[in-house]
This record gives sequence, C-alpha cells and structure tokens, in this order.
Amino acid sequence: MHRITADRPHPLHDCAATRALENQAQRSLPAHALMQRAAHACARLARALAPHAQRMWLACGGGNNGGDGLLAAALLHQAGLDVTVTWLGTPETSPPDALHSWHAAQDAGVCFADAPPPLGTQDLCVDALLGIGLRTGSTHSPDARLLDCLHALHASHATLLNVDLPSGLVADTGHYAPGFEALAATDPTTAGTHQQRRHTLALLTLKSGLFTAHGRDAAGGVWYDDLGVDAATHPPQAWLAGAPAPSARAHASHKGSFGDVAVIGGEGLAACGMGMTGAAVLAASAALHAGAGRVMVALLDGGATAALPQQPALMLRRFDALELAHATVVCGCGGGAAVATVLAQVLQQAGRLVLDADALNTIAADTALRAQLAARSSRAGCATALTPHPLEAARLLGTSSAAVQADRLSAANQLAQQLGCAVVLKGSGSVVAAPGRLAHINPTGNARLASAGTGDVLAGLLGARLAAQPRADLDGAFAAASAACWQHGALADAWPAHQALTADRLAQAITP
Ligand SMILES: NC(=O)C1=CN([C@@H]2O[C@H](COP(=O)(O)OP(=O)(O)OC[C@H]3O[C@@H](n4cnc5c(N)ncnc54)[C@H](O)[C@@H]3O)[C@@H](O)[C@H]2O)[C@@H](O)CC1
Ligand SMILES: Nc1ncnc2c1ncn2[C@@H]1O[C@H](COP(=O)(O)OP(=O)(O)O)[C@@H](O)[C@H]1O
Ligand SMILES: [K+]
Repeated sequence: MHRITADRPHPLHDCAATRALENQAQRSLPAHALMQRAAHACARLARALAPHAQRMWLACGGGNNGGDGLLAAALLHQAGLDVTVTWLGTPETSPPDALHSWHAAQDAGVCFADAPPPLGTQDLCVDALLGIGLRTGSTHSPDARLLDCLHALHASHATLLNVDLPSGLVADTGHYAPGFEALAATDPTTAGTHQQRRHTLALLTLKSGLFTAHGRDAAGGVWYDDLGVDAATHPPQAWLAGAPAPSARAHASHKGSFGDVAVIGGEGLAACGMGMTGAAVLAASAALHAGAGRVMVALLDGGATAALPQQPALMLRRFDALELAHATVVCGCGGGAAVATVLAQVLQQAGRLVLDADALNTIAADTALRAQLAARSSRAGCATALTPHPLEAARLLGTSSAAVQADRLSAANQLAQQLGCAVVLKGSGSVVAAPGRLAHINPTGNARLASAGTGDVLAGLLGARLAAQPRADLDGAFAAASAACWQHGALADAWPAHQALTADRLAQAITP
C-alpha cells in the first residue's frame, strides 16, 4: 500500500477492467483471499490515519464493499479498538465474500448498531457502503438509510476513510450518481462546512473518477493497494500524469534556441467597452517566464497600446507584422469579437498553435473555421492544442457544460477526436487528450487557481512548452499540454498559504 503522489505517473482503470481483473484473480486465489487482503489493508490504514482513535464507526453496505468494511471491523476490534458497525445488508441477500465477513465480524464480537457512536476529531469513520458495484440508473436511487449513513459520515468531525471509492461517486467519471448529487454540497471545501480530513484506499486498481470532477474533493488523499494482483495485465482507461522531465539547456544556446512565442488577443476597451489586453499580457508573461526565447504580443486593440512599460521584455507587434509560420502562436486570450478577424489566417499559417478562450468560442460558432481547424491535423508541421474550460468545450461539442462535467474524460477524448488536436479540458483534475492516445488526468493544482486570468497563464506556459518541442506534431502538442498543466498546478500547490495567488504573480513564478 502506498500514498499516491503527483511526482510519477499511475495507470487508471475503469470499472470494466477492474471487474475483469477481480474475476481473474478470484479464480487463481483461495476463497475470500482478496477480501482478506483488502480488509487487512483497510484496517492498517485506519490505524495509521487515526493513531489516537478511541472509537471507529464503519458504515457497511450490502455488497462486497460492505464486506471489506465488516472484515476490517473484525480486525480493528481484535486490535483492541472500540468498533461499531452499521450494516445495511442481510444474510439472505449478501454475496458470499461479504457473508463470510459478516460471520467473521459477528464471531469477533463487533458491536452492531443502527446509529453511529459519538466520534471526536481523533476518531475515524469508514465509508464501506458502495464501491464499484454502484448502479447509476434512475431505478437505483439510494434508500433513506443509506443516505442517512452517508450524510452522517460526511458531517462527522472524525477523519473519513473511504473504502475503494467514496460512496455514490461514479468510478469512471468522478461524477455523483443520480440520487447522490447532494453529497457535492458536503465536499470539504464547500463554504460553510468544516474541513473534514478525507482519505480513500483504492483497491486492486486506481480509478479515474478519484482524480477529476468531484473526485478530488470526495476522495481526499488517495492510497492504493493492488491486493497482490498485477493491474498492468489490463489496459488502463487513462493515466494520472507524472512530473515532466526537467529541461536541459545547452550552454551554447541563444534566444533562438527555445523558440518564439506570439500571443494574439487582448481586445481593446473601445470595441465593446471591455478592455481585455491584460489576458494577452498574462499569457505573454507566462511564456516569457517559462523560457521562450522571444515573446511577441499582437494586441487586437486597434493600436491603442503603444508600449508595455511593466513588461519591457515583451515585444509589441501589429498582427500583420507577425511571422505566423515561424512562431508558436497563442491565440484567443481576451480576444473578444476582434479575434474573428484574424483566425482564418492564424489557422492557415501557424505551425505550432495554442487556441484559448474567444478563439475557441469563435470557432464553435463558425463551421468554416471549424473545418479549417480540423484540416490542420492532416498537414505536416502542424501542432495544435486547445485549452477549453467546460463551457468552451460544451460550445465546441454542441452540448451543455453539465454534460461535459458529467464525463470529462469522454468529453475531452471526443473533442480531440473530432478536431484532431491535443485538448486540455480545464478544471479540477484537468484532462489532457489527443486522438489515438490515452488521456492524462493532471494530479496537480487546487481551487486557488479558480481566479481570473490563470487560464491565460496556462495558455502562455503551454505556448512556451510547445515552442520547445523537438517536432511540430500531435505528440509534441500532447506532451507540451500535459507538462504545462502539471507545472501550472504544481506552482499553485506550492503557493504560500498567506499570499494571494493572482494570475500575474503566477506567471512570474513560472520557471523554464
Ligand atoms: N469480491 C471480493 O473479494 C472483493 C471485493 N472488493 C470490494 O468489493 C467492491 C465491489 O463489490 P460489489 O460488486 O458487491 O458492489 P458494491 O458493494 O460496491 O455495491 C453493491 C451493493 O450496493 C447496492 N447498490 C448498488 N447501487 C446502488 C444505488 N445506486 N443505490 C443504493 N444501493 C446501491 C447493491 O444493492 C449492493 O448491495 C469493491 O468496490 C471493493 O470494495 C475488493 O475488495 C476486491 C475483493
Ligand atoms: N479547482 C481547481 N483545481 C485545479 N485547477 C483549477 C481549479 N479551478 C481552476 N483551475 C485551473 O485554473 C485555470 C482557470 O482557467 P479559466 O477557467 O480559463 O480562467 P480564466 O479565463 O479566467 O483565465 C485552469 O487552468 C484550470 O484548470
Ligand atoms: K466506499
């Protein structure tokens, strides 16, 4: 068993692969062996997370997830802890492994009760209600007892340990199943609720849903035990991204060695009464700090800005003075309606291209531009990355942001496939996808990034990483996108608690 950290990549498996792996392992192991391993891991982690606990409450469902909890309860009771179990199953309907665990808990003398015992902050509660057996159809809404248990677990001041998955969370998506949506309101970061310490012990496989959408809040710290079964025998659904390799700079390098980045965006105040030049400058500043050799900014403000006194290293250019084919172009940040006037030329001439914000909105509303974007995938020397947030992704897919959020992996994969680009679907657990590749889920970052302009910083950082790729192709775009997301989030994770995280400071904190 080990804790999952962001430094190295981890394969993520879906329910189907986990089931196949479980069935294969069950056939080659003695009866109940897998559940015994799961329960030992669960009991060990419970004691490590709450070494001063006097009481533990284990809420156990009627399936095998409950079976893990029942057997862990027996082990914890035998270790001298004051253990209470609430079991929602019945011996008549219990699957064989869980029934065996129920007998073990009975034989050990574990206390069974319907209501949770009083728990203090040093105590522990265990969610063993639902795992990968969660059914998501509208006919499977949870009953009142199950929901009462879940609300009591989430409201508790004791540390919460989820067995395999937070109950109600869909393993493949990180979205709450129908009937469980209200649990999102008890996520520990939601205003007005206390900050509960949460952990999840993933069994057999790491599930994608732990790391994106509601998964991060629901799961807390993620631990993994493979139960002695090699998950590598089954293909993953996605990868949790690891730290990008540090870039080496030859001593004999010059500003031309790391590529030019040209940022196009920043509609002026005069056009629609909304000055957005800051967005373009943020992206450019990020590219500069990320180590791009030269960074140019073409503001779409009709020439209103003559100089950028705060950022003298950035070079102002008129759009028509840019050499689009030679620079890595970052287009769209604060682009407003004005970006529509340049997009056709950008899509035609730029080799390495990052499209963000209003560039994406404009393409979503214009079938000719969309076709032009898709056509880039068959042109040699083109590398394209898109950085939509969920609403921008929804516009491109012709759906709603709720539908995108309900299955972020599939939305990102679909968009990448349709447009032949690398796609970063931003948000909690950003998904990086590209056609024909397994998506990456980014493990770094936190809600301090949810402030205006941090997306522009990501676009600029991605531009610099794309400029430094050896080849202008899809692999280069995908690698640059994954690396940029990781670094962007890692900066936020290391941000001093007492200092405001603003987009301009974030850009300046980037290192090559
Ligand atoms: N069989 C074994 O030996 C092993 C089982 N494991 C555990 O078993 C879990 C899977 O067990 P199961 O397949 O029995 O499934 P679960 O225990 O996850 O779920 C099945 C139970 O949940 C109820 N349920 C399903 N959907 C519901 C809904 N929407 N609302 C209310 N109740 C609902 C079902 O009626 C059933 O009682 C894994 O997540 C893992 O924790 C692992 O420990 C590996 C070993
Ligand atoms: N809760 C979160 N966890 C991790 N990253 C987040 C979170 N909220 C926002 N972010 C990141 O912050 C950035 C916000 O980008 P975006 O929504 O485009 O904002 P803006 O357009 O104002 O710059 C994205 O990189 C996104 O992934
Ligand atoms: K659970």
